[in-house]
Amino acid sequence: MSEQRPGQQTTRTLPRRKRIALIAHDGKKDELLVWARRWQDTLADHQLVGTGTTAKRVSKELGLEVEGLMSGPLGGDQQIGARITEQGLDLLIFFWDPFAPMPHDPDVKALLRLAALWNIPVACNAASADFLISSPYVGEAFDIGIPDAGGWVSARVDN
Ligand SMILES: O=C(CO)COP(=O)(O)O
Repeated sequence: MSEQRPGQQTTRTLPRRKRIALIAHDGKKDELLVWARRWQDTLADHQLVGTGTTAKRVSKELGLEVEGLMSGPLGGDQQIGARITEQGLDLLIFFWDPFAPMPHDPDVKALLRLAALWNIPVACNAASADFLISSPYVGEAFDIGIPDAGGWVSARVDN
């Protein structure tokens, strides 16, 4: 039996103006707001998207334009995951709460799995988000390796 993982990689170029997802669980929202305020000028140069409540708070309290998707418990994490799968997201800032089990934990796990699979840069707390957003690569086009989806399907059809 062939190994159940993509055997080939291809390249995707992250654009200069990044599509950045901002997500925080309730216990981490204030922390994300403090972080986003610190990096407000940098974030304003990029295209922001977020789960419903996080997006609304960031746009209301910081005046940044943020596309709001569904709230996380209503499917927002899965929408962000779909953007990743469609190569429509470039960075993920997700302050998930290590102290709070959620009814939608499977969605959170699914989102983090897709981010790992598609090689999306992810930050899960303020320190990692500082490192990520201050990278010189944030402001320029950058090539990442991703699974070759076409090759994966062909291999499964031809074998
Ligand atoms: O639950 C979330 C992520 O798992 C976040 O959703 P909200 O931004 O709507 O609170």
